[in-house]
Order: sequence, then structure tokens, then C-alpha cells
Amino acid sequence: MATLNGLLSQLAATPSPYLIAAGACLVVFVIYKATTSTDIPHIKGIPEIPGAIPIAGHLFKLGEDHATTCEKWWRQYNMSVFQIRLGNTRAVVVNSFSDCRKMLVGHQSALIDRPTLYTFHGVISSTQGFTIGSSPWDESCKNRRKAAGTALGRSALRNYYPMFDLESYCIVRDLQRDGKAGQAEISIRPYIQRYALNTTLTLCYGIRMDEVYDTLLREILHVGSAISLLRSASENYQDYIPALRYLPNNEKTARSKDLRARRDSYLNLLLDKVRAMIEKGTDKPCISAAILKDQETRLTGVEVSSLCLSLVSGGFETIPGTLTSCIGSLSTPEGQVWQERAYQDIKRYYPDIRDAWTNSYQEEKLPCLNAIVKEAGRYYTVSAMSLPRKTISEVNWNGAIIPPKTMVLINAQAGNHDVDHFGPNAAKFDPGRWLETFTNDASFSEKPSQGLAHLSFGAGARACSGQIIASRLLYAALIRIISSYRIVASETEPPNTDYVEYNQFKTALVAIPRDFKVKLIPRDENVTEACLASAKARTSEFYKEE
Ligand code: HEM
Repeated sequence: MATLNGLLSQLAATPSPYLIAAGACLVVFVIYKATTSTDIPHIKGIPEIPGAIPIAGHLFKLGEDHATTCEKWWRQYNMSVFQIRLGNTRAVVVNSFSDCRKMLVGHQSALIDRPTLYTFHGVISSTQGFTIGSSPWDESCKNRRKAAGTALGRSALRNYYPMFDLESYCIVRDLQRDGKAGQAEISIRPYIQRYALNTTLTLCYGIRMDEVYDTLLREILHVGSAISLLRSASENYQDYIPALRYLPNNEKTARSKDLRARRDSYLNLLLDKVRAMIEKGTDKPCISAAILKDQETRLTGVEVSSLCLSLVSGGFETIPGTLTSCIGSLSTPEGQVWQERAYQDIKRYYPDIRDAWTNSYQEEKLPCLNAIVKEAGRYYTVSAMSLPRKTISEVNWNGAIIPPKTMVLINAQAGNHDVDHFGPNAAKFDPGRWLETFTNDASFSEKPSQGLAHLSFGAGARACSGQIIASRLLYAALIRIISSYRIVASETEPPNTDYVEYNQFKTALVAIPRDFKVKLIPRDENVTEACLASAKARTSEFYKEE
């Protein structure tokens, strides 16, 4: 017995090398598991991109430009649908046009949810609620989406004619002043930003700003863009690597809180202005006045803030991104050919250009203009990775089961430039792809619709609520600009028209085009002056400052 005790105590004092090795293996295994485990386990039947590392997964490999990296992986590994690890989050990425369409439309009920992220949802959105585009699917989101659908649907467009008229008039009014009859080179984006923002501010608050560089207007645009940066995966590792949230002096959280305070401040200011106008009886018909006056609505106060925030943030970068880049492409020598075709179209349908102006916001019937608007949407995929989705129920993807609660990322940029769908010139800006008759007598007709034209507005149950109004805004502005000027790219600061490189901030949720300048050569100054004068007269009632 004494010998046995002695042996045991000797063993305890000097553990066997086998035991040490087993213990070490166990520790390594636990560390490996802890640093490579994800919210959703590996999905059988969907290939994973090689090279994930512990803790970060593919985050660093993805670099700043996720859409372009995933587009390359699709071609390199010859698989359009694959899985990746964003830190502790597993995501399925879909790339080809047909797979994106099949995932969004064919599985629309399963893909109706959206993921919540620490920085955007936990910090930034904690005061005003989530926008519709970032809300998980629940009863409240359903009600807000329905309200947005009513406010932005085709039948509501008629109510906004005076606003379309006024805002597109203001673009040309100020371009006319600043363009100095083609002598000055100007940057067009600020005018388009005001156009987009004023439209949604008028819808939500009945408020607009007349100056391109108005302080409040620029504050809203600045804060909105900075917040859009905080929604991107490449900027916010803390969303996917939770340990980073606890680092002292977390700069991301501090910046998010600062932006949240600035956004709260202007949203409150806008609502206060509406309250003051209601008191004076000078309020304009708009979403928040209807709610404040307690007109029939099923939405709560927080839901109204969310609705207004969704509409304001839905349009203020997407429309300027698309329209500015489109004007950039039109200003190049190849693009000028399309300007001329569009101008001929305008004159054919509206021999009196003043009619083109008044019809610009009431109908979309010019084939060339429609083709340019569609091509701008496709080619410049301003939301390259769309808005992230999450499965709410299982998706059977060719036999592989994607479980509920899996993040699904739609690579709209890749799908929109898929040569298998759009042909070998998919990487070219070519409005001709949407036109049927394309003859030298310059008459065109549109190709019949084939369903989903491109992926820039998403598709399915959570597709963009603003796509009808967005197309009308692009169309109206283009008719007015093209009928007034020949747009010519600056020789010293020309546009970058590459579908990836046109964007100066690849990490942001919505592209910000690089700066460029154009000259606006008047087509017929007398006609433009006449159009401006009649638009001014028509819109003066609507425009009256309170
Ligand atoms: C060129 C202009 C625009 C582009 C390219 C665009 C793009 C998108 C995209 C890609 C989505 C996500 C779709 C999906 O997940 O399938 C989206 C959602 C949304 N957009 Fe737009 N958008 C534009 C203009 C607008 C405008 C002007 C508004 C409002 C006035 C708006 C309001 C919304 C809303 C509310 C959602 C959220 C829908 C939901 O989650 O249910 N968008 N948009």
C-alpha cells in the first residue's frame, strides 16, 4: 500500500509526457474551436473559400472592396455561391446574375429578414430606431414597409409633381448661373445631392433648402455619409470580432456616438420646424405633419421617425451616386453620342422643349432616356453588396441546406456585370443594350421587359421601396439637363468611368463617385431661359418660404 501511494504521489509530481501532450492538444483544440467557431456551423454542400484564419476568418482577405474580391473569387474558384467567415459570422455570398435572382426572388419568403450589427444597430440606431432597410422582419417592419410602399408607390407619384418640377428646375437654374454658358468647369454632384435630399425632406417634413451649400443640408449629407461608412464590414471589425468592442478608447464606438448625437439633433430640429409650422397653420402636406396632427395612422412615434429616416437615408446617396456617375459617362466622347440620341428623342416626342420640361416628371416614355436610366442603374451599382439579408427559414440551395439565421450577401456588382447574362460587353456603359431598333435614322424602341432588369434595387420581398420614385427623379433631371446642355468632360479633371474605380470609398455601403468636372455648353439659351421662366412661375407657389 505504501508503495502504491508513493507511486501515485510520484506520478502526480511528475506527470507523464503522454498526459502533458494530451493536455496541450486539448488546450490547442479548445483555442482553435473558440477562435474558428461561427454563429452558424459550416454549411455542407456550399464550398468555403480557402484561407480563413482564426478569429478574423476571411475578413482581412476580403480587403476594403468586398464586392470586387468576391467577384474575383467567383471566377477564380469557378463557384458563384460560396460561404465565407466574417469573424464569428458565417455568410453565404451569391454572385452570378441568375443565382442572385434565384436567391432573392425564388426564396423571397425565406430571405425576408435582415441581420443586426453591433455598431450600427447597437450604438448608432439606439435613439431613433432602425431604418426599414436595416430592420429585422417583424410586425413593426412590415407596417413601416407598407407605409413606405404607399408613400413611394406609383399611385402616389402624381402628388409629388410640383416637387419634382421645383427641384429639377433648381438644378438647371443653378447650373445656368454657375456654368457660365460653358465657360466654367463645374462639379455636378452637389446640385444632385440637393435634388435628392430636398425630395425626401419635402416628403417627410415639408421642408427644403434652396442653397446648394446650405449648412443644414451639408450637415445632413455629411453625417449620413459618415454613418453609411459605419455600416460596412471592412470598416467595422468589431461587429464580427466581439473582443474588439472592449478595447479601451474604442474609437469606432466614440465616433458612432458622436454621429448619433449629430443626427438626433437635426432630426429633432426638423420635427420642431414641422411643429412650429403646424402651430402657424403653414405646414405642408407631409408624412410627419400627418402623424403629428394625429391623422389616421397605424404607426407609433418611433416608427414615424424610422420611416422618415429610411426615406431620407434611402435616397440621399444612391441618387447622387447613380445620376452623377451617369452624367460622367455621358460627358465622355462615347457618351456624347448617347446625349445626342437622347436629345433627338426629346425633340421627336416634344417638338416644343417646354413640353419636354412639363412632361419630364409626369411620364417616362422616351426610349433613349429610359435606356440611359436603366444602364446607369446597372453599370454603376452604387450599393455593390446590396443590403445584407438573413434567412428566416431553411433555404434548400441545390440540395445544400442553408439554415435559418444565416447571413446572405448579394453581390449586386458582380451580378450586374455578369458576362453570361449581359454579354461580352457587360463591363461597358452601353444604353444600347436596352434598345431594340438601333438604326442610323436614330429612332429607337425599348426591348420588351424581361422581368428583373438589374440588381441595383435588389429584388423580392425586401427590394428597394423607393425604386419607382428613384427612376422618375433620374429621368426628370436628365431630360431637363440634356435638353438644355451638351455635357462635355473636363480635360484636366475628367470622370473615372470604370465600374469599380469610379467609387472613391470602397468601404462605404453606398458608392461616393470620385470628383470630376464638366462643361455645360448651352444648346439654345433662349429656349432654356423660357423653360426656366415657366418652371419658376409654376413652382413659385410651392416654393414660397415660410
Ligand atoms: C438610385 C437610387 C436607389 C438605389 C440604387 C437603391 C438601392 C436599394 C437597395 C439595393 C436596397 C436593398 C434591396 C434588397 O435588399 O433587395 C434598397 C432598400 C431600400 N430603399 Fe432604396 N435605392 C435607391 C433609392 C431609394 C429612394 C429614393 C428611397 C426612398 C425615398 C429608397 C428607400 C429604400 C428603402 C425604404 C429600402 C428598404 C427596403 C426593405 O428593407 O424592406 N431607396 N434600396
